[in-house]
Amino acid sequence: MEVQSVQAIAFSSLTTNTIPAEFIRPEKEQPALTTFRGPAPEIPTVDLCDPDQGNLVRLIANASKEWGIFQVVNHGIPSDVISNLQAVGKQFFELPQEEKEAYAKPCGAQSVEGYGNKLQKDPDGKKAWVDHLFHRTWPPSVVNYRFWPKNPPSYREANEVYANYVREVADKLFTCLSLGLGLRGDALKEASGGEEMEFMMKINYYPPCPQPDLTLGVVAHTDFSALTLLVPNEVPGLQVLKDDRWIDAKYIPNALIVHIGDQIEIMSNGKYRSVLHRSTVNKEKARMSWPVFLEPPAEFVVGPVPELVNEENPPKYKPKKFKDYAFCKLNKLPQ
Ligand SMILES: O=C(O)CCC(=O)C(=O)O
Ligand SMILES: [Fe+2]
Repeated sequence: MEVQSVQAIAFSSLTTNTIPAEFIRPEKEQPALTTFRGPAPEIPTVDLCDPDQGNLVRLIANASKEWGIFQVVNHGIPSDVISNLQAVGKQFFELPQEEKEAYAKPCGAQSVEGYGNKLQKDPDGKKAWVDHLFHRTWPPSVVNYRFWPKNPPSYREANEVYANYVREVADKLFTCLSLGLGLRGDALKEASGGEEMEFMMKINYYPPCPQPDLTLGVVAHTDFSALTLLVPNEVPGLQVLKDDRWIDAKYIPNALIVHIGDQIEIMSNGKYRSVLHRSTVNKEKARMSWPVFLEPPAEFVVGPVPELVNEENPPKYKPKKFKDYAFCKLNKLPQ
């Protein structure tokens, strides 16, 4: 299926040095007008090899309560595993358009998986400066290789190796997040679907943009996953809303960026907060990022963990199947 790509639009905008009007965000969203430039606190960084487990749990819990995001160093994923993942993703986006289109989201189907963007979907007619590729990477029963690029040939191996490491890091993070709420170590993983939890890989490709001050890559949102683990390339662009200010995430080579998603906010009955974030784009360089959304299976019911609910802490969220939550969010319906 033919995909109108932002990458192709970006290429033609090089001749005019301007972007099409649909990409110009309203002033209240434009990065040049809304990015906080004063001294700002930095997104917390945690060392996953901290020998003091209690300290690690506290740091992760505090970051998840106050920020909803943190960066992780010493996570155990070798740097060549990350650079391989990045190299094969970059090579895919550099293929000719027709080759990428072999992986386009099937027409009509409500498929998240595949190559595409949101150009047709935005109800306000505004467009975002980013293309993407989605495919599940775990568990094997939900993997559909039809959406995994065959070119470059090492794409599959690089992604499988990365997915295996993500499983280990995710387990550690879920344990720390559970302990940080005074729960059993496996509580939040089990409340997210346990071994059935699905890993949805997304590659964001933000082409160079002649007017980066006026547009956005991914517009402000919270992730509807349980947890998101993201690696960016070296081009900065991620911003988070903290105390009503949009602040830049610092690029730390090889760090993983962890977002608390909506499902953990719900399970924790609001103790951990899913974070509002967005991404800006760059004038000269393509920015890329590789978030993996850790999601409950579609039919799995997510609600506040019973141990966290009592008379003083009544439930703030209704239990809901993950697919119904996602449907309401995508269609902007009340939860
Ligand atoms: O590119 C980034 O850093 C953020 C991407 C993002 O938030 C998303 O795809 O959900
Ligand atoms: Fe996101």
